[in-house]
Amino acid sequence: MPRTLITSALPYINGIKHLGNLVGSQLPADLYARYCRARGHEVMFVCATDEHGTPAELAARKAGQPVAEYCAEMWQVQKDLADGFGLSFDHFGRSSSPQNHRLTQHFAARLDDEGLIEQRASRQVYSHADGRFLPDRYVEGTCPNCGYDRARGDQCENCTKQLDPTDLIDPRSAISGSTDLEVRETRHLYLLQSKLRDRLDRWIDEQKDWPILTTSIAKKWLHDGDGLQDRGITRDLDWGIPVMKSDVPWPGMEGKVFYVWFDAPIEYIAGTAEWADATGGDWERWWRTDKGADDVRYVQFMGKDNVPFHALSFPATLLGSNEPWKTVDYLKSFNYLNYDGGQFSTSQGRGVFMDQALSILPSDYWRWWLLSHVPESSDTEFTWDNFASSVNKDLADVLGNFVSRVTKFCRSRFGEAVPDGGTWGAAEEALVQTLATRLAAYQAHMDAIEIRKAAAELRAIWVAGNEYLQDAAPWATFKDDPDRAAAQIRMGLNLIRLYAVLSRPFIPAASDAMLAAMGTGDDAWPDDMRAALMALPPGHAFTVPDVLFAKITDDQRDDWAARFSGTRD
Ligand SMILES: Nc1ncnc2c1ncn2[C@@H]1O[C@H](COP(=O)(O)OP(=O)(O)OP(=O)(O)O)[C@@H](O)[C@H]1O
Ligand SMILES: [Zn+2]
Repeated sequence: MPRTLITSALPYINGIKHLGNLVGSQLPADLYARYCRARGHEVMFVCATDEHGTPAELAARKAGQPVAEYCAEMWQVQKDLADGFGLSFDHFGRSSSPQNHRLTQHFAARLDDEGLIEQRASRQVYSHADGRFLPDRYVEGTCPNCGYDRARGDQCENCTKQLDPTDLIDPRSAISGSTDLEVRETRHLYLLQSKLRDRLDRWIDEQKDWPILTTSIAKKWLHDGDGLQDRGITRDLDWGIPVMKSDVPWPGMEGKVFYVWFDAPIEYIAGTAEWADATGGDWERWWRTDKGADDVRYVQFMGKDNVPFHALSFPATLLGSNEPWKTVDYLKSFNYLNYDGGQFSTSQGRGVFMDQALSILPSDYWRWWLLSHVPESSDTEFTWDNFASSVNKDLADVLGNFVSRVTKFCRSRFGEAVPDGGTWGAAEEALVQTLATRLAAYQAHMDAIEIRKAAAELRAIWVAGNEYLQDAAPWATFKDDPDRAAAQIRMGLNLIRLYAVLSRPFIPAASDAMLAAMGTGDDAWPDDMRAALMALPPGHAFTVPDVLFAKITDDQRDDWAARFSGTRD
């Protein structure tokens, strides 16, 4: 049985995620996890909240709560929203877990033993107005690489270059805006990534089938300018994983914590360990190639801004440790989803957030639109017009309408059981062929994680059923040849079951409703299309489901567009 390890970029803890975050990481990861399970893989699907760092501290301060308490509450909020969107994590952990403390401290010790960590006195920005050292991303200024004037001290979001705050031209505090900054000396641990450059380069070259978006970002960071830089992996903060060498104090590092970007990806492993501790499972057979993980295929999902950390920094930790850890096999990255003429923004509260989305429509509407418009080859824009028209066309007119017509017609002419009589003719044989061909294409796209193509193929599979029904016209055939109409409707009911199975990774709730209406728990993936379309035998009872997808009205669309045009506080 193939074994697939899937991780989604960790949602940061400081607020509810917007639809851009969702479609750039957790949702496509869920799609793939569901698909792999349906194809019989043994799947481990891990996600967690990313809880350390200054934004969490500041958010907690704003909420008037101790940071640990704030994070615990926000974890629950994010967990509930993930459940609301049907995200089928095997475990949704926390980067602040004891497991992650231990593993992060372990990796730091290993890297030190390998000669890859150096203690350096560094100059760090201290803000007099704020009374504290400013973490990298809280120093803003002009990028020395491209001249963008709102570059952050950790990274320029314009040119993606990894920066240090002291690289910035005309720096200012992002917390207070103060330019009364002083560079003070403090000691920190540095991970000597430059020593790992050639090894990482070779490792990237071995990854033959990675998306161009992923490898181009990684190569740029490896080779542009002076190449891959050594990286400070500790910070002068209170909240985080204490700097220890395994379980012993690290001289000179008292009172410091690891940098959030060092501990966050390690949480993929620690999250699996949390799962193991909760269930009695074995996490090492997913992560240690000496303990059974050598047949695991590991796939990561993330937005493009996270690529450097996953394609270089995290592999630097794993390879640098010289222990047999599983590294990523396929790194699926996404461009950005923009919102109605601008960008989604958590800090500005701009866009639609996961809680708001669920408050106006069931999750499958969002899942379908987001996945069928996922920003794979370029940035994509969410507009209410496009959302309403796609949902209405694809889900209501094509899929929902098919289910409704077939079940209601059957109930009115034959009753609520699969009708007996008649046999398949040329039209049915042709449909089997069409669907078998389309299914092969659908699988190929899903296997390659080409999500838009997969969505288009799934839609075409729905359309094929509609066209068959339109041509067969059982409502007309019924008058002269009720047996023929029975065979046609039997096909229609079996198509509904087939659609439930194939659509499940995209729209799991509707899929469950369709299976329930068909009175079956048979959700086996169709290995043989002909047999799959005969799975519901004559006499099998079904019910007419409630409306699967109600159409979005123009009034609703305009109302939502107005309601979500501003920012939330
Ligand atoms: N507009 C977007 N479209 C697609 N993916 C996005 C978008 N914004 C963020 N992401 C991705 O969402 C995932 C979770 O991000 P995270 O919780 O760290 O928020 P973030 O990147 O800080 O976003 P924001 O700045 O809007 O809060 C990451 O993989 C990130 O790359
Ligand atoms: Zn720049």
